[in-house]
Amino acid sequence: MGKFAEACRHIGFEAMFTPRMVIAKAWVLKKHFDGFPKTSDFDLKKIELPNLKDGELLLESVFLSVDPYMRPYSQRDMKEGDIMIGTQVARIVESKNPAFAVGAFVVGNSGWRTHFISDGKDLQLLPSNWPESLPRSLALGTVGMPGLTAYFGLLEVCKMKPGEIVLVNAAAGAVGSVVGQLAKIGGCKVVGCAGSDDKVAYLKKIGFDEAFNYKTVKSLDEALRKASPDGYDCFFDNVGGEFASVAINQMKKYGRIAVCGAISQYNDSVPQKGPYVQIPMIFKELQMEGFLVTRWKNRQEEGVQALLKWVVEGKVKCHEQVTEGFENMPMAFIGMLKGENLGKAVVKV
Ligand SMILES: NC(=O)C1=CN([C@@H]2O[C@H](COP(=O)(O)OP(=O)(O)OC[C@H]3O[C@@H](n4cnc5c(N)ncnc54)[C@H](OP(=O)(O)O)[C@@H]3O)[C@@H](O)[C@H]2O)C=CC1
Ligand SMILES: CCCCC/C=C\CC(=O)/C=C/C=C/C=C/[C@@H](O)CCCC(=O)O
Repeated sequence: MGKFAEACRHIGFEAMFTPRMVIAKAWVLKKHFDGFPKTSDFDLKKIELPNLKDGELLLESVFLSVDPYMRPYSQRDMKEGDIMIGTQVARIVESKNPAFAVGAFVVGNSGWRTHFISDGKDLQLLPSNWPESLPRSLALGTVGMPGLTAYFGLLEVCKMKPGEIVLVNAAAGAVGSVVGQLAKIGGCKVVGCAGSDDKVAYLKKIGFDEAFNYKTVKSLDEALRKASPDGYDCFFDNVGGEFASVAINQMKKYGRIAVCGAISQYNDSVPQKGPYVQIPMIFKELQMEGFLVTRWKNRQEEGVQALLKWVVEGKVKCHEQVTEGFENMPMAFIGMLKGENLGKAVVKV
C-alpha cells in the first residue's frame, strides 16, 4: 500500500479513495421461450463491474421498460445466457465523461440490469425542459419509444386527416392509448378495443368515442360495425392475427392500415393460418404498411417535444402499470404479455 493510501486508511478516509466496487444484478435469458414466456426461462445473475476508465460513466437503472418486442426479438437476436434486451431510465452515479454530469437522468438501451457502464454514445439525456413534477418513467412510455410509435405511425403511415375514423386495438396499452388521444387531437373519430371492462372504461375516460371489450363481444365483426357503421379510414394494428383479418373487411375504400405490431402471434409456436388479406385489399384499394419506429430516428426530437407538450398541457393523459422491484421483471414482462397492464408497463427498481 502506498504512503498516501496508508495515511488515508489511518485517518478513516479509505472509503473516499478506494474505488467503489459495484455489483450489478442482471436478468439473463436462461432458456429460449417456448410459447408463452415463463419465470423459469429467466435467471438472475450478479456481475461485478470494473472501475471506470476515462470517458466512461456508471449508471443506476431507476425504471426499466418491459415491451412486447422483447418476445420476438429475443428469439431472433439473443442466445441463451445473454442479458435480456431492453431500455431504462437511469441516473448517472459516477462520471469520467465531461459530457455527462453526475445526477443527470438518461434513457439507456442496456438491457435488464440494475447498474451498467457506458461510454455515453448509446445514451439519450432526458430533454432539458422535462418538468421536475413529471415522472421520468414517461420517457419509456408516452414521451418515449411507444409514444413516438403512435405519433409517427398515425402521421406518416396512417396519414390521418381530420374527420376520419380511426380504429386501434390493444388500445389501453402504451402505444394504443396514445394513438387514440393523438387521433382525437387530430380531429378524428376514434374506436378502441381492449381486453377488459376496466380498460374500456379507461378508454372512454380519456376521450375515445367508442370502445369495446374484444374478449366479451359476441361477434367482433358486429361490434366493429356497431362502433362505426360507415367503416374505418385508418386502422392502427397492434395485434394482427384474427382481429386484423376481421377488421380489414370493414375498412373504407382507400383506407390505410399501419401494421405496428402482431402481439396475438408473438407467442405462437405454430404460425397462424389465414384468412388472407389480398381480396379486401384489392376491392377496397387499401394501403397496408408495416413500420418500425426507428425509421424516424432523425425526427425523434420533434416527436418527443410534441408529446411532452401535449402531456404537460393535459391534452394527452398517461397511465402507467408500475411493478415494484427489479426481482419482479420477468413477472412484469409476462403480465404485460397477458394483458395485465393498463397503460405502459414499467418496473421501478
Ligand atoms: N412497430 C414498432 O416500431 C413498434 C411496435 N410496437 C407494437 O405495438 C403493440 C403494442 O405495444 P405496447 O403498447 O408497448 O404494449 P401494450 O402496453 O399494449 O401491452 C400489450 C397489450 O397487448 C394486448 N394483448 C396481448 N395479447 C393479445 C392478444 N392475443 N390479442 C389481442 N391483444 C393482446 C394486451 O391488452 P388487452 O388487454 O387489450 O388484450 C396487452 O396489455 C405490440 O404489438 C408491439 O409489438 C410497439 C412499439 C414499437
Ligand atoms: C423478429 C420479428 C419481429 C416482429 C415484429 C415485432 C415487434 C414490433 C415491435 O414491437 C418493434 C419495436 C421496436 C422497438 C425499438 C426500440 C429500440 O430501438 C429502443 C430505442 C431506445 C430509445 O431510444 O428509446
